[in-house]
Amino acid sequence: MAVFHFRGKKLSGKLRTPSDKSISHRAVMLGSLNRGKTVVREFLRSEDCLNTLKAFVELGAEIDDREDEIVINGKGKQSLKEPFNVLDLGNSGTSIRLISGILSGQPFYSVLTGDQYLRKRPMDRIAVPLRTMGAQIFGREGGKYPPLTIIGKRKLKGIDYKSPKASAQVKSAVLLAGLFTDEPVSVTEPAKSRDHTERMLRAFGVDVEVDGLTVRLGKNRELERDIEITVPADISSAAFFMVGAAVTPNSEVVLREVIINPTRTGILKVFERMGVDYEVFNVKSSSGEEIADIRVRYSPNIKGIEIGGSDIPTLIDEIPIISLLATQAEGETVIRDAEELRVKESDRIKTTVENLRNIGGDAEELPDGLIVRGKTKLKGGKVFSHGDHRIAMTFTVASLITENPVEIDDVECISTSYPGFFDDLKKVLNE
Ligand SMILES: O=C(O)C1=C[C@@H](OP(=O)(O)O)[C@@H](O)[C@H](O)C1
Ligand SMILES: C=C(OP(=O)(O)O)C(=O)O
Repeated sequence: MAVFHFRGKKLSGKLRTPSDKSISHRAVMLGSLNRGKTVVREFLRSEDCLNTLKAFVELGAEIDDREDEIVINGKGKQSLKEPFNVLDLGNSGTSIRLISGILSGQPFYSVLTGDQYLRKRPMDRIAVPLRTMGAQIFGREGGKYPPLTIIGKRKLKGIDYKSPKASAQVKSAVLLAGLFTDEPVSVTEPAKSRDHTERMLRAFGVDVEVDGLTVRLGKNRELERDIEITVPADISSAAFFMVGAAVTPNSEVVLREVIINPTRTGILKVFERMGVDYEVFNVKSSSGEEIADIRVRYSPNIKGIEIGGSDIPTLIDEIPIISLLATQAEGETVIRDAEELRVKESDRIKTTVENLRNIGGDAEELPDGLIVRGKTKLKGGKVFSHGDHRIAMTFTVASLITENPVEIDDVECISTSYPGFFDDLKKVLNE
């Protein structure tokens, strides 16, 4: 258990929050399929990404971890070997789902598992299209839950997959499996999810066409480049300090080198509409992604808004911290079309609402989202993170404005995505 109470302090200063989790995973995965040298700088050393790294070492990729950079001497997409052991992906949905796509194209047997939370997350969303492409995938409860067993094939079948969900993990699993066939492969989603896989595949030389909500693999499906990737700061991690500054009197923070890919910046649109005082500057391009510095100042006069539709995938991981922001907005904030939150590390609709109420917030569950009514003076109290890093960070930030301390049962889960969270908090927490 951890107890926090930062009321009376402000957030000020500059931070380079940790590197992007989605891009770090993909850099190791694609680097391991590459025929060429991949150098990854600013790799995120969080538990999730280290689990991806370990899995590819287990799969025989030649990975030299030099602390300041990771060098992968890739031998091509057919060079992976049957793993001697079960691949344990810990807490990481991105790892297990994207790796399943890659293993579908490997002619060997592998078993993938994870922690108690990952083993409850649905895998049929990827197993269904990957089986259509020719992979054999087994799992608990009729093939739905990990541990998963995958027996892949060197040559898969093509697919034109109409994904029922706007999920980058589903889209990426199919595209990665699509590297192991010459037949047509496309994925169409109901709304655009993060597009890091498409961008990075292109950077490695693969032909990828994007036509509205459809992504199609073209003729060349070989990764054959010597490449250097510098991973930008993760907006999903920066978001905790952005909102922390917006709700705490006298605060002003600058988050540096944050990814501003439009499939990730829904939170900035929310800031705009709520009236948060923020600014995006120093826009640059880095390894095929745009990055920028983001300044956020204390914003006492924000208002509630409705959030839904195609904006949801662009801010999906930020909904717990946006809900905290909404407690300080005048009027109602209604979040809809976010039923995906129910199958994240925790049921984030339930755990966000339950914990907001525990600290004195006015929040209500909807089947596909939540309603938060503001503006409330938060009291503080007991919070249960349910092993969910984003819930633990959201309610640590809440303690900047609660009257009494916030007690959180488990904050160790934060190392899933942000191992240096408390050190960074110390850096910008000032009198
Ligand atoms: O592809 C990715 O890197 C991710 C996609 C999202 O999940 P879904 O694809 O399940 O929506 C997101 O919530 C997760 O944190 C990372
Ligand atoms: C949902 C998340 O990650 P994953 O699906 O990779 O576990 C997250 O980081 O909030």
